[in-house]
Amino acid sequence: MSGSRIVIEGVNKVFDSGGRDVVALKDIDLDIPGGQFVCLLGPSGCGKSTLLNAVAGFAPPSMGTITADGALVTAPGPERGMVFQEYALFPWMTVEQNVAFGLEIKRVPVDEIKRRVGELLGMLSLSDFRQRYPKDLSGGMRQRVAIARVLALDSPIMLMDEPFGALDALTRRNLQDELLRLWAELKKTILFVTHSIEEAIYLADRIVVMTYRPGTIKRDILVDLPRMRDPSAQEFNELKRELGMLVMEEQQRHHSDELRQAAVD
Ligand SMILES: Nc1ncnc2c1ncn2[C@@H]1O[C@H](COP(=O)(O)OP(=O)(O)OP(=O)(O)O)[C@@H](O)[C@H]1O
Repeated sequence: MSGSRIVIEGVNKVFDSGGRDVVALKDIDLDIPGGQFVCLLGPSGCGKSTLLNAVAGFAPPSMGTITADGALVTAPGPERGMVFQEYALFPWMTVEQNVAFGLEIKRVPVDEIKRRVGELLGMLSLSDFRQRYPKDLSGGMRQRVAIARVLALDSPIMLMDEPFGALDALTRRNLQDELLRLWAELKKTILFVTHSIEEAIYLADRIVVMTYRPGTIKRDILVDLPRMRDPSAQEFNELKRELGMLVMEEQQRHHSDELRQAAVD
């Protein structure tokens, strides 16, 4: 199934942090067409995960609405698959069983499950590892399994929360390339959280830079560079500099806020 449109309107999220209100998201409006690859970029604490979790339906906004292809998001649903940074695999299941799990829950016929799991394992170069358990896989392999598991459900939306953050640089690049290949083929809508500027430019059609407390949209940039992108190219580096400045401003606000808070405590 190809990508759904996501519409976020007037979204606010306020947390109660020890009797103090923390405005994690304020007045977020975002219209993401079906099939677009969007990166949410910003330093720690600017509300990226809060926004992603709201779209996933894990933590509804305090105000505002989110729709996926016109349907109001009120809870998690199979049309919005999530890939986390920590590899959320079932440790007692093999690779094959982990990928098949969602299909079994949906009561897909056994032959069909076999066919789809086989195809996905092939697509993600996991065929030789099908009988292994997560503990016997590298971090990169586990993340491939997590991606295969979401793809198995054929969700039109993939939500990814720093999925490659814990990987070494080479594995990270391999998985980024793999994800771009799958996205080009399957045309899912992807909402991808990262605090890596280079990762955002390498992957996204569109980069949404967020501000730190309250989390608002600071800049919404279309990345008009042909793929596969070359991080050493001039345009890539110009954009990297521009984004670096935007993110740095927010990082400094985060830092000052931490110092202020430490003085109060
Ligand atoms: N359950 C919660 N209770 C109180 N405050 C929270 C809660 N969850 C998040 N926050 C606060 O909301 C703000 C946004 O947090 P969020 O985790 O969304 O940021 P982030 O940009 O994803 O950061 P990171 O990259 O560190 O995950 C932060 O200031 C955080 O302290």
